[in-house]
Amino acid sequence: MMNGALATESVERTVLIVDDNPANLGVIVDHLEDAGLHVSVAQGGEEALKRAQFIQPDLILLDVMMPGIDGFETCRRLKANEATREIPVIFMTALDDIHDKVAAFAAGGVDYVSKPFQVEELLARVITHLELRSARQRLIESELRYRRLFETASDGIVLLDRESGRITDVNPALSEMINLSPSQLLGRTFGETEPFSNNPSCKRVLDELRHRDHVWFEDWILETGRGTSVNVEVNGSVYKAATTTVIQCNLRDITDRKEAEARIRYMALHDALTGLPNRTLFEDRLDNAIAQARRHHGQVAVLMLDLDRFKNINDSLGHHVGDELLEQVAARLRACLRESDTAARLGGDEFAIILPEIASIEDAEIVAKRILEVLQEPFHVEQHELNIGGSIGIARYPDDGTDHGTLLRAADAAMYDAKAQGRGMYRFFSPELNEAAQLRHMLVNDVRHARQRGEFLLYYQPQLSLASHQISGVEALLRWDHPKHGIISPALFIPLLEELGLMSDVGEWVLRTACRQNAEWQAQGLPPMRTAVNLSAQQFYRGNIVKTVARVLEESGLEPKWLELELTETLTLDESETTIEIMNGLKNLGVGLTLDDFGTGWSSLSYLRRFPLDRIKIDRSFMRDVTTHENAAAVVHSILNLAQSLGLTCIAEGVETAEQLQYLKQQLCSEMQGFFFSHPLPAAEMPTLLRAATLAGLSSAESDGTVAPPGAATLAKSAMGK
Ligand SMILES: Nc1nc2c(ncn2[C@@H]2O[C@H](COP(=O)(O)O[C@H]3[C@@H](O)[C@H](n4cnc5c(=O)[nH]c(N)nc54)O[C@@H]3COP(=O)(O)O)[C@@H](O)[C@H]2O)c(=O)[nH]1
Repeated sequence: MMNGALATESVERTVLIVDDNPANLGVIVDHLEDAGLHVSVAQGGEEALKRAQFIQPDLILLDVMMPGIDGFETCRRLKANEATREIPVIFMTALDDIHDKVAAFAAGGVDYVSKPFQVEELLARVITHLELRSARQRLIESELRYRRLFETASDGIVLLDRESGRITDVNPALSEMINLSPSQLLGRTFGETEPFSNNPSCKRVLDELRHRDHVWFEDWILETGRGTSVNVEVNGSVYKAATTTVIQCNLRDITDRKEAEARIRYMALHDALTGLPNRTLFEDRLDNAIAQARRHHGQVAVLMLDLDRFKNINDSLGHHVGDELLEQVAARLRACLRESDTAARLGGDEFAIILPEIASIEDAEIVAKRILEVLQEPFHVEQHELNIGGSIGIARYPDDGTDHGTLLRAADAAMYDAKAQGRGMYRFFSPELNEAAQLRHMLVNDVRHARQRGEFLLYYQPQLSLASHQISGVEALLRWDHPKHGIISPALFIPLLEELGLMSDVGEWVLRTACRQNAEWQAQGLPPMRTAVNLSAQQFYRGNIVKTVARVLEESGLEPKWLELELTETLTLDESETTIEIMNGLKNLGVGLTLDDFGTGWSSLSYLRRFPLDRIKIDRSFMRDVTTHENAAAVVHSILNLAQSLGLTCIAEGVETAEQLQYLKQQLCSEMQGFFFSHPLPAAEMPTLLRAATLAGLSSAESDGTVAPPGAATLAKSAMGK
């Protein structure tokens, strides 16, 4: 160092020498430059002030005795000026008076050297003060850097003196977080300052930091002073400062993260559409309810609800309507239940309900009835008035199961039983239903592969003209020849195919097979007649049914006039342009359109005028009572009148007795279909019947007064002369 090297600096340092004596200047300049310093000179106080302001030296060597303003005054003015205040000044003085030395410090000097001076001493002092200045500058920079970090940190930071527990500093983020200015916080303890005083965790942090260096808490909730609160993650640490031990608490606002976590948790446990608990949460709540009931020897009821007609609405009006409908159903369910009950959506249109505190079986019955009642009320979605309904299965803990899986399966089996009984019913589980449930489960698995395995076949049921007494057509009816269970009714498996989304595919197979069969019978020389094919809602609305029908007709070579499509009334509940467009497309192909199951629907009759129909089929439920109940007879009469006024023909299905037939003839109904003439028959049996059966058989049955139906087999046999 004495040899002129600055120990810590590689940057060139500038020293301003102020002396009116050029000889002095020369000597000092040489030595300082030899020491690697950059030197600038001024020969008087005024000049020194200007140069110092301009060049900003790192140190000033200032002579005391100068003409004009002396060194003391020069120093005072340097210190008075903001731009030069921090520059260290070393006085060079020939004076050896103690008063002058004191005056030098009083004027703001950091040191002095006495003339004549030792070069080594001068250099040592210069370099020491240059290094001190560097160190001070580094300190200031460091302080600024850390202050800036403190001031701009997004975490709130509060510093406390560990000894007194008093707040010594807070950053703006903390002030902002709790809406208090630093002056409202500094000097106070946590206990004296809301919101810290309201939070027991704050005291815990301080207590723990008495014997640990670091603590972390995630669950602070701080009031913001604006009527809201924030979730805070706290990192507390302790460090020793020069004279005190400091506690630093960094407070991170994790409200958004907590909300996101809560949202994710909510989404994992709730159905996104309806906001109801999902299966996971439902099962958890059911487990709890069971545990509770076990402790108190109580009972729990589980209700499984499936909506009637929902799939048709979804298929015909679109998913947005279906979704809105499900939301409204969920709202009605909530309104029916107590706070302690749980309604959940398990998927599709399947809802489940826990009644955790039932006193008796009647309680469950009351709730089931209430739910069915509220579901009977029409729903309004967009411009549609929708009538659905529900089927409910009820299972009870402990009678029907002691775990959630068994209870759900039992309620499910009971629900299918309710469905099988008709719409809008509830049923309790009984052990016999287990078998049915197992069968259903097996059917669901098997029906997926039934078409590929060639297990589907068509039966045909004749339709007769009541005027000509001739077979006017046949209805193609799907059957499933199950390898183990034999022929299975479509009423059992078509809903499964619809649930699995397979009905369009199977329906197309039905259409193709029926058209080919009809063309083949005609090719065999049998009298031409219509084949009626049922179209499901899925088939009607998914894919392009018009194109499919056109392709099938072309492939089979069947003239369109021999194909009749039966649309169920539940399918055509929608009067939308799409429905009418599809119907017109089908009509333009030249095929006939029949409205099936007429009278069982609920929508307005106005669509009858708008839809391009040829025929309506009176539902068999009316035929059953037509000769015994006046109301049923009145309905059939009205339907026939309505059809006539609209120029539509009518076919009555489900004709089982001669009386029913007689009534239809009196009422001038055009056609009939029913067991009275023939059950549905396999395709192979049809040619014989078609050749032989006419209404001659029927006429004989009527004229001899017998009410026993001759049946297709009898007719066929008599026609064949057997
Ligand atoms: N989308 C499709 N639906 C189809 C298809 N094949 C049948 N179905 C529908 O399944 C339901 C049950 O049909 P099924 O068991 O075949 O019953 C039909 C007849 O057997 C029955 N019927 C006929 N005459 C009588 C009678 O005198 N009494 C009596 N109790 N039942 C009788 O009616 C059913 C025909 O009904 P419909 O179609 O309404 O004319 C049924 O809804 C079928 O529509 C298919 O390929 N696709």
